Amino acid sequence: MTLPTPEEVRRVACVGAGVIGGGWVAHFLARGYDVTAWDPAPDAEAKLRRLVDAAWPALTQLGLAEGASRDRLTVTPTLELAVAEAQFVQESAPEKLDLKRDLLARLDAATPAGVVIASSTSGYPMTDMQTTAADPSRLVVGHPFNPPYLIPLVEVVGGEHTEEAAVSWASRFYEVAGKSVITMDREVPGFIANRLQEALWREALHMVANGEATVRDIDASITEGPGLRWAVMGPMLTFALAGGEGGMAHMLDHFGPSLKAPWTRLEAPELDRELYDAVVSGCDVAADGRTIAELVAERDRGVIDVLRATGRLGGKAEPR
Ligand SMILES: NC(=O)C1=CN([C@@H]2O[C@H](COP(=O)(O)OP(=O)(O)OC[C@H]3O[C@@H](n4cnc5c(N)ncnc54)[C@H](O)[C@@H]3O)[C@@H](O)[C@H]2O)C=CC1
Ligand SMILES: C[N+](C)(C)CC(=O)CC(=O)[O-]
Repeated sequence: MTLPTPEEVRRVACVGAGVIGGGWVAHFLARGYDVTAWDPAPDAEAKLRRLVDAAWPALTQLGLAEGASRDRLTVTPTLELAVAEAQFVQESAPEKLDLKRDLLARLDAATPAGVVIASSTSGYPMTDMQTTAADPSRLVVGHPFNPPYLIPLVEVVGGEHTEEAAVSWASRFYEVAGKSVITMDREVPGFIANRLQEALWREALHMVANGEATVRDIDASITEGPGLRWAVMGPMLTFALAGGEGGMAHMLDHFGPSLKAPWTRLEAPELDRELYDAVVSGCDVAADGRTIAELVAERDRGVIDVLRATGRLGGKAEPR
């Protein structure tokens, strides 16, 4: 098989079809690709089709690529069939290191030579996952954000044994497929965005554990506060504006000394039963009777509104 350029890809395989794999399937279908999917769970196909159906109204609102159709999804009975003719593979299996190692080796054995295989891992360095694959040179991380059919960002990075060409091929492919890509030139656990999210998340858990804030307060503190700015400008430029006409330099002179104040506890809290229950029941209170499906629909509508309001959405998606 001759290897396609990123622009020539027509057939994508998604392996693991839960929240993220299913989200990738919906994204690639909406962009007009033929998608094959495999997942070992007995009820996987029904769940996947439900997820794609739930995402389709949002995707239709965003604008489907020419020829995009849910009929272009084939769920295969084996992993080998899913990847046999794939021109790109996205792995989204559970976040367990041994499982990822074995699965990536199996995918490498079954996928046509040279085809790039990306893992959705939330934080494992590819170097740790590519240890048992016969050809680790084509294995990359392509870390998405939930839901991959709406949140543009993908973080791309290779491992010690990944060829640079595979990393740049993957980055270009994701761009062609409508994603917004950050390509990292070195491995950092958690990549960029999850390191940032994790810092916030640890602090939030400490506050719940100590009874300093409710789950609801924490969510409102972001959605009614900094979250509104972050959709427009990241934390750096946002803070540069806190320095007025003096910009970031004045901001650092003025507020830099408070960085040493004990505002944060970056050690992870103990996720004991009490904290676990407080977070879970706090989320039930915050959901206020809304089901997960209702929350997903509400989130999707909101993200589309934000993308539209910030000029990141045109009318129809460009056909590939
Ligand atoms: N949930 C999230 O917000 C995000 C998750 N990720 C990453 O995406 C990956 C998948 O996570 P989720 O979709 O959340 O998990 P999930 O639990 O929703 O889905 C995992 C799917 O993998 C299937 N599976 C189990 N063993 C498998 C195997 N050996 N081979 C292939 N599939 C297998 C399961 O049946 C299930 O459908 C993980 O690496 C995770 O870190 C990345 C970004 C965000
Ligand atoms: C919770 N998470 C670590 C799996 C989140 C991600 O990896 C990215 C996201 O969607 O926020």
